[in-house]
Amino acid sequence: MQSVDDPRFPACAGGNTYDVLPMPYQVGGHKPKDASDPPYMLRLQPRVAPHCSNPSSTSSNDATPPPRLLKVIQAGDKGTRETAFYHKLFGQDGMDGLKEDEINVWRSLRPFVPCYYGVLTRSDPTGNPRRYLVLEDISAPPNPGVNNGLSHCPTILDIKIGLRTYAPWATLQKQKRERDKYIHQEAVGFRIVGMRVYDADTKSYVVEGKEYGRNLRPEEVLFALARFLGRGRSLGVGGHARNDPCPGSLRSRQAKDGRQGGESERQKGKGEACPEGEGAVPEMERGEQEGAVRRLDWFIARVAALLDWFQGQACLCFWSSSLLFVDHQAWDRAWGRGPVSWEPRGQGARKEGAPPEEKGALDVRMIDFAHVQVREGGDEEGVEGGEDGWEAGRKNYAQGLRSLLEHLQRLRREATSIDP
Ligand SMILES: Nc1ncnc2c1ncn2[C@@H]1O[C@H](COP(=O)(O)OP(=O)(O)OP(=O)(O)O)[C@@H](O)[C@H]1O
Ligand SMILES: O=P(O)(O)O[C@@H]1[C@H](O)[C@H](O)[C@@H](OP(=O)(O)O)[C@H](OP(=O)(O)O)[C@H]1O
Repeated sequence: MQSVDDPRFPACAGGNTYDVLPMPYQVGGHKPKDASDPPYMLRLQPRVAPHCSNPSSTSSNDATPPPRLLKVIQAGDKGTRETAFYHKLFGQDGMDGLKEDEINVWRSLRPFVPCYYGVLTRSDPTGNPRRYLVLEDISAPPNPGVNNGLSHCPTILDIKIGLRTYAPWATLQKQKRERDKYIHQEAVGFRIVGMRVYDADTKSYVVEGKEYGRNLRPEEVLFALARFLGRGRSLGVGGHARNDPCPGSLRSRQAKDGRQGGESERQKGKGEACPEGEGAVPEMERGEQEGAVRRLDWFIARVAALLDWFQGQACLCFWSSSLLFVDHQAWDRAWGRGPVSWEPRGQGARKEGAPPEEKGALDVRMIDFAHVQVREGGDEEGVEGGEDGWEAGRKNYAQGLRSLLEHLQRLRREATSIDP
């Protein structure tokens, strides 16, 4: 059984034009507990269908529709809340009853959130129906079909925002579970829940799971962000490049705690990945550093724009929501070089040296809305979690986002003050 409940889902009439595949790049979030547990995330990969037009394509020679992400709708209130949020944000009729200024608030949030294409129901291996949100897959190659010769190898970072990561309506047990996850959550204001960094030297990924972020001390967070911005190479900032090549790793922690070094778990996705050997995060060369600073500028501008949007509205609050950062790198197979930024080809308007955003090489979006708090109809109506919860939510998200912005800005200052 496979059906799409929403007519806006971009399928061609008269046939199934997508294959359902494992999601290649899931860095955070729920994962199957064992082989019998069906996947939470899947990729809907289009079959090449020249007669099928791509609604988001800007290029006439790009006939391949982009892949979509299927995210399972979680049981109970979390799934209902997230589905209702996406439906309202992207639904044609979802904004009925909102005032004009509220509609504007919702609409201006859209560029910060993956597009939503409806709900898809499909059978799990035991024949039971499972419902999925169909979302824009922001880790998929932008403009597929025009990049022959480039292998797409995105670097991805998932950051959970907030001084605390539980909603006002969370049970006491849930509050404790969340508080125990990261003792520095309130001080830092966010935590890294996963990271996937493409390593140009080995042409493979270094994967950091949730334990990595939970082990970072506040003074180590900058270095962890620099690993993402530097594509696995050190920007030479944060004071850890030489004496601690991989803060947050099991080995690093054990060394600090005076214990024996542990086994490195590179690429097992267990959160302890760290290249072998001291100084294993190589420092950047000058040209590479300029690219990293340009990427940093782009991300800083986007996070600042999101903070502006958040502070300029009073309709929505986000608990335990993430920002997903993507750096769309590629490996040029023909020339054997990389990583290079993903550049949509065959588009005459693209200039050499244009900033990365013009090339669609970078992305950052909000994800995970299982604990979104919505206020409708102005001040006179109540809000779930109560007034105190609402006020706490505004502070929680804004301060978390501001702290992330300040970390990125500090990274930029430090990166540009280094002697060549
Ligand atoms: N729109 C998207 N495009 C690409 N990848 C995505 C998208 N949404 C989610 N992902 C991937 O899936 C991971 C988990 O996403 P998400 O946080 O939404 O899941 P979750 O199971 O609800 O998380 P949690 O366990 O924190 O509640 C992300 O880290 C990212 O790798
Ligand atoms: O980081 P982990 O260990 O994977 O933990 C999960 C993750 O933090 C989820 O964000 C959380 O769901 P929500 O915050 O969305 O509730 C879930 O909570 P749960 O155990 O209450 O389901 C955790 O199990």
